[in-house]
Amino acid sequence: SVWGYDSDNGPERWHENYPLAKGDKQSPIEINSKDVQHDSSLPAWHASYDPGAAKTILNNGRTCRVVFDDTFDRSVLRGGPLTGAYRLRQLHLHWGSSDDHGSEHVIDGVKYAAELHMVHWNPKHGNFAGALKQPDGVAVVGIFLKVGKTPKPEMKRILEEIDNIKTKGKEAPFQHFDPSILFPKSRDYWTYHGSFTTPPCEECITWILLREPIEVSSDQMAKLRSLSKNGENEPVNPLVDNWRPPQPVKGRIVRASFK
Ligand SMILES: NS(=O)(=O)c1nccs1
Ligand SMILES: [Zn+2]
Repeated sequence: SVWGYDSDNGPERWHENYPLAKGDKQSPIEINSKDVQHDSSLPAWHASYDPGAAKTILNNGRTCRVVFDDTFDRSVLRGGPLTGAYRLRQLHLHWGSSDDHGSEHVIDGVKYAAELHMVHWNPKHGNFAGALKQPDGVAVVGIFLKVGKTPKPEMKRILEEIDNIKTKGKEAPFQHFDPSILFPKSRDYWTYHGSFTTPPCEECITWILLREPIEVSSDQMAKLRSLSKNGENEPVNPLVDNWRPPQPVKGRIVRASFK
């Protein structure tokens, strides 16, 4: 059966059809501050996104994804650990069945309610498919979502669309959206080399994980959990717990831009 997050097709079995899943540079990982190397030479990262590049929002049965026009250098990420400008292609989220878990990366034992990924690719490799085969092919900015009392209003725009994409395969226009409004105040980040957290789990990603989580309300998390894995007119199967657990670090170095 197609891969997913259930007991019969979940992360423990992905390697049966996707051998890369057992590689030695897999993501996510657990980050322990005591093992992190502060690198004072790490530059700041910069995103310059064109709100006009946002196109659609869709439920693909595994996550809620916003897709951007990446046919030219319209919305790009540069700096930080990256060389050159990486094009924004899509953003999506991973979340739990309750507020106490849901993120993929775990920070000093802390699991956040959700984790938002902004996926960019290196145009020097021609196209996204080509970039997947390169160690410097893809850059993902990860933002942690923490349940709190002062929810970030910028998440509202995405959550307002949920009602239009309740079931698998549903898509709706999603335009005039600049995802940089989702960034927290601090630019502090961790970076390490890893993989896609979903099959085929290619090891082509420079991860840039923001230290400061953004806040969402418990109601906003409930909204996200109202998405369904199933298609219209199929038995309801809630889209929750679409996260891969931490994978072996295997000696990799995680660098921090901050002390
Ligand atoms: N969760 S992730 O950002 O590693 C990703 N998987 C597939 C496309 S982007
Ligand atoms: Zn992801």
